[in-house]
Amino acid sequence: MLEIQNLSIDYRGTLALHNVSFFVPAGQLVGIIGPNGAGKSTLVEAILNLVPVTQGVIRFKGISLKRQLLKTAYVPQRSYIDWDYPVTVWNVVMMAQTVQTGLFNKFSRQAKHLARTALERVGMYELRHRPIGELSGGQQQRVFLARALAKEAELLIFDEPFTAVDRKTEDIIFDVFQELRAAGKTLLVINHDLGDSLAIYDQLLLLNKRLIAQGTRHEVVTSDNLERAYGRGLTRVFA
Ligand SMILES: Nc1ncnc2c1ncn2[C@@H]1O[C@H](COP(=O)(O)OP(=O)(O)OP(=O)(O)O)[C@@H](O)[C@H]1O
Repeated sequence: MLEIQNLSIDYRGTLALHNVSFFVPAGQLVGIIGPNGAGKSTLVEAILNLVPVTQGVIRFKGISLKRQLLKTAYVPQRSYIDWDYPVTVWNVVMMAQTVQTGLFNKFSRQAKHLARTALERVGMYELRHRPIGELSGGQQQRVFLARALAKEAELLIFDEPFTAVDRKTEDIIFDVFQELRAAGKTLLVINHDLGDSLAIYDQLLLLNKRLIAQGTRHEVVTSDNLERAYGRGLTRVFA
């Protein structure tokens, strides 16, 4: 399980997160919601050790997560990825394995097997020789999902995986999330949309610098909480 205690992140004077604490048991699919600038990306970047933690503790299964980052996989927002980078679908997925096998080692049979299985799972094995820049947005998202699967991580983090993808991709991502959850993995998903898409999560974290609420959709998406996070205006629509 993932345990965050009193986490604060200060970007040289800009307070991005203040004293955030929560606990996520294994086998849960958790949605992270909150307005622009609420600190959602900062939270996942801190968990992945991509930004320095000003204060606080991040533990996974009782041990500092920093010491076991190989157990994590991250699928960033599509807009953060350089799609012009000349790399094939196959190599994107195999890159996840280089950390384990060492860059100059021949890829092991096991690593290739994992990459193939993952690409087949998301329906992208046939297109493995394609440069990623030639794929549709949904196909690109599925390749990065395969990359996370091939890593066999225990904690998987996704930044807006459902944004601007086709229906087929949406269904595949949803099904894979359910499988990972059933396999006891922990999944954190940044979700921009406040509508029906929230129904898939076991629990939600509502952020605005602080943790405003944590719990089921019913417990979190209340007019009171939304007003605290977003200000007036949204509450009539969603709560
Ligand atoms: N590298 C950085 N340097 C300085 N300030 C930053 C940096 N990254 C984020 N911030 C600031 O930290 C705060 C939280 O930003 P963050 O991107 O984590 O929010 P977010 O909830 O992910 O927003 P969005 O929904 O717009 O992606 C904002 O005030 C932002 O301007």
